[in-house]
Amino acid sequence: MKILNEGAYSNIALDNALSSVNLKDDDKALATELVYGTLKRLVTIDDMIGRNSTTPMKKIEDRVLGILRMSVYQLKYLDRIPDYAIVSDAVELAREWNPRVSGFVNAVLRSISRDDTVPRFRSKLEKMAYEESFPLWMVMHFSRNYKSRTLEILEGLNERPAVTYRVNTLRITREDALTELQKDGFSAEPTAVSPFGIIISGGGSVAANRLFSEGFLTVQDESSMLAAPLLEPVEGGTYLDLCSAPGGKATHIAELSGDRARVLAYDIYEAKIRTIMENAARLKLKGIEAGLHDAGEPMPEFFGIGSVLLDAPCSGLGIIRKKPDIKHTKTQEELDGLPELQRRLMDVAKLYVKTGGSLVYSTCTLNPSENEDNVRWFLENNPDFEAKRIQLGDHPNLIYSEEGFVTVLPSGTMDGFFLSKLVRRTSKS
Ligand SMILES: C[S@@+](CC[C@H](N)C(=O)[O-])C[C@H]1O[C@@H](n2cnc3c(N)ncnc32)[C@H](O)[C@@H]1O
Repeated sequence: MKILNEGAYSNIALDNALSSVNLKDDDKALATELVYGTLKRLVTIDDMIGRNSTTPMKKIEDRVLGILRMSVYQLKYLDRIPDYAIVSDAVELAREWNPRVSGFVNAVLRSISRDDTVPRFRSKLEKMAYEESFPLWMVMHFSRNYKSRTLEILEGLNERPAVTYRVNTLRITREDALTELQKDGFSAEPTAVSPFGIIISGGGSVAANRLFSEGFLTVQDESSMLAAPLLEPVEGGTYLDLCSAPGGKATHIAELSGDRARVLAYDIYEAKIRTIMENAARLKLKGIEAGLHDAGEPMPEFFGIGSVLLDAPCSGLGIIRKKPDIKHTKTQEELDGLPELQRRLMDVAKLYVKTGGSLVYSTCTLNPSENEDNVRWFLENNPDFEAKRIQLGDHPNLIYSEEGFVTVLPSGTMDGFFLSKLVRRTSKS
């Protein structure tokens, strides 16, 4: 309820709720599955409730609706608990809340458990929205912009994300990290596109493993591991990461420079600065200077000083696998408002780039207005910058634009992501 009605972030609301009760690990895992699964399939679930309830959805009390939604998720998408037990638990929960609604909950859930009908669809996109459980406007957005790859995107965003770690190559090679993890009983394999990633698919808690606690590994999505190498960090260089919390890419820049570069890592939220410092400390990196700063405000003392990563605030449509609430909290209007902010940040970011230096612009969204259109606008208005072709090899998730920008489609180990590299020309180029 907090996530859908009060705009709380799913991961934070769930962590808070789970830490306030005493549950066994298995029960915590089930609670997590129920919350994320229900958020992921909510469009379809609500359609089913709407068709099987005599009370209009808008008139169902929030708490009762919450019980119905989670129960329908279990009835239609999980097979570990028999239907009668799901219905009886829901009725009991509803009765504890308000005895007068238990009959209603019973009737709706029994009707849904018997109901295998699907609604009539007026278009292919409506069918996709129902089957993949996305708001119709979002399916139309993907279809308009990514054409024949729409279904692949929707399916990718519904996948359970793999758990990936970046190897701190200052401390250990990927091969040695893999060998050690396998020795410790983990199922671990290398990521396909990034040369720094490891996928761990089983074997217990990595957080409790020496490799993690001693700073050999960082939790990071494989797509995010592709940004820092584009800056080609070197010893003695200066790099600004303007939107850097929690520091995933800033720490990568430091590692790639052999921790011999100056990495200025800023964010607009005070509390997040601490997270950057904690991550840098765990990885034993000394070159990171984290600070509070609004990327929209120029810092003249750093003009022309080095290279810049602008991992911009964005609509986040690429990370729906990890934050399914984005399906329900974002609106087309919100997407439309973001390019203005992102362009303002790009206009400031360019000021720090030295001749021959780079501006890497990235987002974790699938929206050309926040991605390619922004970068094309920037190039048109800044003839002293040129696009540098990004080459990450062939992989079905990667789409290269004519200019060499990269869109990563979501699936498996990769969030939906966008990467571009802009270089400030030298006078000869
Ligand atoms: C996509 S996240 C960055 C992730 C980070 N680069 C990493 O790899 O760990 C975007 C960040 O931008 C920050 N942010 C949003 N608006 C900002 C602004 N005007 N100035 C600086 N940071 C901002 C947010 O707090 C958020 O931490």
